[in-house]
Amino acid sequence: MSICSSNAALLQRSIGDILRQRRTYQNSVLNTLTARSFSSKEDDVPEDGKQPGLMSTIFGRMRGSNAKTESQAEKSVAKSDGEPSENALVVSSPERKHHKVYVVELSRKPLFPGIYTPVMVNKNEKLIKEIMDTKKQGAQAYVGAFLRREPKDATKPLDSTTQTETSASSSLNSSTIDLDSTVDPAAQLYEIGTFSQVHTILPGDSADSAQLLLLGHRRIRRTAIVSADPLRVRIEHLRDESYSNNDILKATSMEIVNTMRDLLHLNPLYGEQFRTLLSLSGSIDLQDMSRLVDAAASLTSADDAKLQSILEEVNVPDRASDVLMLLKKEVELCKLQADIRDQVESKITKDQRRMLLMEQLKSIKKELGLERDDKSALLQKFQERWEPRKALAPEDACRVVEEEMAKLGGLEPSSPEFNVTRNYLEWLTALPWGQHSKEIFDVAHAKQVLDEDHHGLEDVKERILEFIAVSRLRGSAQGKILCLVGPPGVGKTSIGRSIARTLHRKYYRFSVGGLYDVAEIKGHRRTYVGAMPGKIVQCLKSTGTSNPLVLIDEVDKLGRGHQGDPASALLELLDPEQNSGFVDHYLDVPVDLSKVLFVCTANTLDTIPGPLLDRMEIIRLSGYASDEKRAIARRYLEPTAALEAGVPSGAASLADSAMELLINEYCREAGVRNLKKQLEKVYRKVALKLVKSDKLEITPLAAQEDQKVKSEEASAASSGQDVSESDGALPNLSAGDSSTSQDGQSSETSGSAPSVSQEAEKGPTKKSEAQQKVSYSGEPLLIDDASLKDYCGQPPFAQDRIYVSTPPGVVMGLAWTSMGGATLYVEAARVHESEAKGAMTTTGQLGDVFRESTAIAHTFARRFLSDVDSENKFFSTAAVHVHVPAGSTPKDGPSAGCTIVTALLSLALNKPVAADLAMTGEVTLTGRILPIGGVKEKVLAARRSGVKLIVFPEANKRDYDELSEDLRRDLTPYFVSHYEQIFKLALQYDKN
Ligand SMILES: Nc1ncnc2c1ncn2[C@@H]1O[C@H](COP(=O)(O)OP(=O)(O)OP(=O)(O)O)[C@@H](O)[C@H]1O
Repeated sequence: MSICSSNAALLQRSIGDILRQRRTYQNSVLNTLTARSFSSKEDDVPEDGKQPGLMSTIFGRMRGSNAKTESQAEKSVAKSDGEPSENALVVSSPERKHHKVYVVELSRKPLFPGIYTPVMVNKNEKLIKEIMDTKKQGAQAYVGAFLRREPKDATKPLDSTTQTETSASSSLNSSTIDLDSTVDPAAQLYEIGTFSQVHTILPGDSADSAQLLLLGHRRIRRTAIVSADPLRVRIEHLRDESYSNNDILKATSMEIVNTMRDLLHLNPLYGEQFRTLLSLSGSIDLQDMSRLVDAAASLTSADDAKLQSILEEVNVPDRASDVLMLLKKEVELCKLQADIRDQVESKITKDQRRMLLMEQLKSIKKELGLERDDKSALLQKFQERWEPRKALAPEDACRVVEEEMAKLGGLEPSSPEFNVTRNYLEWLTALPWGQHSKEIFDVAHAKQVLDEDHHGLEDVKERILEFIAVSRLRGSAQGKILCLVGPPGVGKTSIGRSIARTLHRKYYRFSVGGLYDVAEIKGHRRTYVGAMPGKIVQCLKSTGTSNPLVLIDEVDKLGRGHQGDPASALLELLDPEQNSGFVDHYLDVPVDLSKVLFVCTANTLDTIPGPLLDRMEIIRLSGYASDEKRAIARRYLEPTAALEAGVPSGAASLADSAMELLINEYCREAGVRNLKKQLEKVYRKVALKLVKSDKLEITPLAAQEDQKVKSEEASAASSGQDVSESDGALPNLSAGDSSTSQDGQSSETSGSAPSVSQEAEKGPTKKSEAQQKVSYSGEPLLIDDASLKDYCGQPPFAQDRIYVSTPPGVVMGLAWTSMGGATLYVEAARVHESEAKGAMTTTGQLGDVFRESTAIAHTFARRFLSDVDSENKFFSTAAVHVHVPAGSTPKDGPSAGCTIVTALLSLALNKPVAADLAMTGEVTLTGRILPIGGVKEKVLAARRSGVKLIVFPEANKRDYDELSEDLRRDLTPYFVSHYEQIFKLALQYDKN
């Protein structure tokens, strides 16, 4: 048998007539209840403080007017048993008459006494027939409604009491089935159920199904099975245990009523349930605690097992407190539900309100003629933008723009294609087709600008002036790609910016270091979502001219992608032969880049692809000597650092000795970036000291003074000194820029983030100056060599000189890296008691070429030793180990050849090399010394390490002679063509 509860609709249908009869009255009751529940607390609690006033009144009214008490119901039994009445809702049934009942299975929720529930009976034709027959005879039909157990409890064996009763009853009735039998047809049902009256039976779709409307009467326990099909059981009627109506119980009942009222207030759905309950039950007697508790339990949504345990509870006070707990939980659940509902509703209302307002705004604007619809406004914007550009734009671009505008006109604004076309037109109409900034090829002006911006770099400046002179004669500066090569921090990027200033071109910088995606240069195809043009088209848009100076930084660190080769894309971009018709993937229209001046920067030429290098004009920048660093620091870096830290002029200064120490002990690298950082650090600390002292006076600028500064700034900006681009670039405040202002052109534009930060180097200070005036009345702070470490910490470990005097087997060499020149040591040691005689091991992250040089040096040293000292059998008897510190730095190149030979011979002869001697030069197997690169860098490195004697290949004499007098001062160079000369200098010094 399968029986299930149907939904509320079914319930309503089957009891519609009963509801109609009572609707009016219950509505008035509920209205009273709801009105009271919305009223203030004072209203709810009577003046004497006794809570139950309200509910007693309500239920009292209900009881008085409509409800039938149990005794009244009992009175109607006799009548109903014989003569059923339509209005007799609760029909009492004498217990003695009903010891056996047919079982109706409840699939969810037990049925509580006094409560109606609809039940669907399926596949149980016999049961339906029995009930129908009883009804037809005009008698009331009663059944036992038992809840089906959860599957896990279903197999629970009958408890011993039941079994005992069963065996006892079996003797009374021979037709009773013994529950000890292995098959128990009621095993899946709980033992305690409800004796119920079948109020209505509606036939179902088939003969074996029907809908029943059951009304619970009282609790029963099944004791034995009478028949299996239809299932009929013997029952005993359960009565509540007697209880005294004490204060606790009263309070509990009041709380139950209050909680029910809360539920009603929180969730209208409970109102509906409650209404149904009242409609069907007629009344809930507040004095009848058992009924009240059962009614309350039937309202909750607790799980079946919990409700069943309440049904099984015959102790009314215990049942009441359990039910109260369930009701409280229900209230919490309702509150949570209300919170969630509120959140969702408020969000929806907000969105709807916004949408509504937007729509209203749109229609108001339209009405007032302030805005036409999006599409026509957009088309007009493009048209206005394109009109002035049209005349100078190439034919292809004109055709494409017109086609795209026509296409846009026919597209739905909500379609994805609309946005693609719109973005495309945004780019096409924003490019500076054929618009140029006026160039100045004035050599005197260029020299002045270059000198203002940079100290020294004479040869570099000379090359730039030559370039400008040629451009002047040819009438244009195109056709050349300049490449500035040198160690970091020597001013390559800032020279690039100065060139833009001298030529009066707009400036755009982007870095290609680590770039591996061709799309960065050539753009994405328009078919991709979020497609963008490449960097160069972005540059044209942001500079607004077709002839900017584009600085391509870190061109030696160009990555290599798996999809396309960025170097080839860069070549196409830079090559003057090809770039007049450069086609960006996104634009798909040729763009003329022949007027763009490209300047690249690199630390080394080795990694620049050959074809690219071929098209570049290389300008080398070497590292700075101490004197140059000092001059740069004094003239540029120190004033800038003080200004940026907000230190008033004259409040602090760095003594010469401190500057010397800073340059020689803290900032030994080739460039001046680290020196700049250290000076900034010093002045930041100075700023802190000044602020801590009480000698500082900070006065905000007076309004008119402020105004004056602002107007000065404004005039400076209009004359090109202070350019702030719409793309977020910060203003550039390079000193002495006034000469670039003649035609009101701004000379610099920044388009990429790194350049923004560089532009910002000098920018913010002027603004902070404009807001307040800072004056210092104390003694000026003088930072000398003794106090320098308070500002910069201890000098970093001087790696260049790890030996004060070199032991036998150790020789100082000179190296050249992309970071500038450096001194390095070659160490050779005998491997103690080694079996491998004459072998050599090398360590120190040596590259292939370096390792080959050590092999050559070893072979040559063996032969040379036998020539100079035939008795010495060192190389044939001992294994040697050659190491080049520092072990973590990769080293390569052939120029350490002569240094390795000298280290091996020094070890073999057990004689240290002459003090203060450093050497560089490639050695061949026959001992010839070949030229090397980076002479200037190596000389600088030797000077930094305090070396006095340098050995250079003869072929490098020319390079050395070209060095400035300052660099060569205090150095003794030896130019050698064969190793023998080095041997004499390094190891036979006492013979001279
Ligand atoms: N000769 C110089 N005169 C004045 N300032 C200089 C000079 N050389 C470098 N500087 C300053 O040093 C700082 C670092 O220079 P820059 O950024 O141009 O170095 P870079 O050679 O481009 O380095 P990288 O290779 O790391 O990009 C800048 O503030 C620059 O103004």
